[in-house]
Amino acid sequence: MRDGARIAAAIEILETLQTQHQPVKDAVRDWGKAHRFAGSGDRAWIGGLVLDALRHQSSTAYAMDGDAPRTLAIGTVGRVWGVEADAIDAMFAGDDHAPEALTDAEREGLARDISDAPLHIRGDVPEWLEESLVRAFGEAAAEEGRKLSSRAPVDLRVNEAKVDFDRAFKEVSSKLKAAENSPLVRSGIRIPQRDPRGKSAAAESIPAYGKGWVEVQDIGSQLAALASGARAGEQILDYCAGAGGKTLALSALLHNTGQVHAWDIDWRRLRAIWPRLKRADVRNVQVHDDSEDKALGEFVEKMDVVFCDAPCTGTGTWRRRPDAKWRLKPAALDRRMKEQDIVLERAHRYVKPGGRLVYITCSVLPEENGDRVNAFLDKVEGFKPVPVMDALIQSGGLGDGAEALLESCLTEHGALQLSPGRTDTDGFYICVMERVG
Ligand SMILES: C[S@@+](CC[C@H](N)C(=O)[O-])C[C@H]1O[C@@H](n2cnc3c(N)ncnc32)[C@H](O)[C@@H]1O
Repeated sequence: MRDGARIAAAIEILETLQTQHQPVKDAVRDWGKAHRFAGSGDRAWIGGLVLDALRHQSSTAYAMDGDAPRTLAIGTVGRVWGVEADAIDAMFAGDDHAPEALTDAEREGLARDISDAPLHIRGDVPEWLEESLVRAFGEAAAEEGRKLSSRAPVDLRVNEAKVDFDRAFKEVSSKLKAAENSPLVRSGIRIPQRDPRGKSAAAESIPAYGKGWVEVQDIGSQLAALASGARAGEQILDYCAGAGGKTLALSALLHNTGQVHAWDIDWRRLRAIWPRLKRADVRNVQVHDDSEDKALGEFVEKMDVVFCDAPCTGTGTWRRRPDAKWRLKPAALDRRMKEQDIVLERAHRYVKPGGRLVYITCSVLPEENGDRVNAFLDKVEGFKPVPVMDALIQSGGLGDGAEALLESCLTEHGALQLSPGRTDTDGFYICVMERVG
């Protein structure tokens, strides 16, 4: 396909998304199925444009004075991808499948300066969340919004229970040439964000992944596991285990000693954990797919670590799920906050005296983070926040550049708020509390 026809395809998919409220990945996949002539390179290009158009929807619509699918697609190619207006018209010329030539209004929109636009427009964030982002990031709020609107890299965690880092890195970089060491965690490999107009293999297709040497896991998520301070021989409860991403990381920290107990209120989510445990060759995880009292009753005050990767709005992962950014509504934030309170109120009971309660979200909203920790500390006695940095340093798993980078993430109670702007990771919040009573 020529580029003009690819832009026309992206416009078609954006039209579908505006009328059918479908997840963006499904809409791109369905378009591909209905247009078999499009190759994998075409689909990556088209899907990349659709995702970038959603990431920058608000600023593009403001500059272009409209949010019609054509306006958004053209605005993204010009303003985000940096293609000049004449070059866009050249893509359209002489191709029956391409959109019509640019109008004068579109050319003006492509050149418009929006540096004096309101913060939520410049930062491409929902207007109702502007205040929360300012609370979280102060003067850097618009910049963090822009970073949350950029493409995300792919991060890998080397499964050091199975292979040493250097061997895994050599094999990964032989297939994914751009692979680099993470400055934040020793076991992390980064594949920098890729331009959808270029070609590159998916991390899941390389042999090292099939052999269980590496897992796809954001560096922020790897830091959260390290912050648990998990040590060989310990008993850990992963209370919101979901599909088991953090369970695997915690298990690797124990080097197949001790025990990670994986539980989730929604046992269907736990199903995805089984093939992952097998691939990673993990022998110290017990999956508990029963009601809480039956599954966890015997663990009250017995756990060295209770890890709560709480349900959240996922605002910290907007780079990967730009459609979720615009779908999020205040009622959903309220629901998540209530769930977070419930998780902390129930999960803390399993921590043994001297043990640690770790509270994690992949959100950048203070309402889901420090506010929930404060609500918990006000209600439940016997827990004292401890500096996350101490646990991370003691873990021995930090990369050479980590301490300097993480300094900017420090927030109330020695917790950390990571973000694309601060650490070039997803926006994880990590708080550790010790049971002192
Ligand atoms: C952020 S996800 C967990 C992701 C997972 N830890 C991973 O790394 O793949 C949050 C999980 O919390 C679970 N959850 C929601 N409410 C809960 C509750 N009251 N108790 C326990 N788990 C809960 C959800 O079912 C969901 O799987």
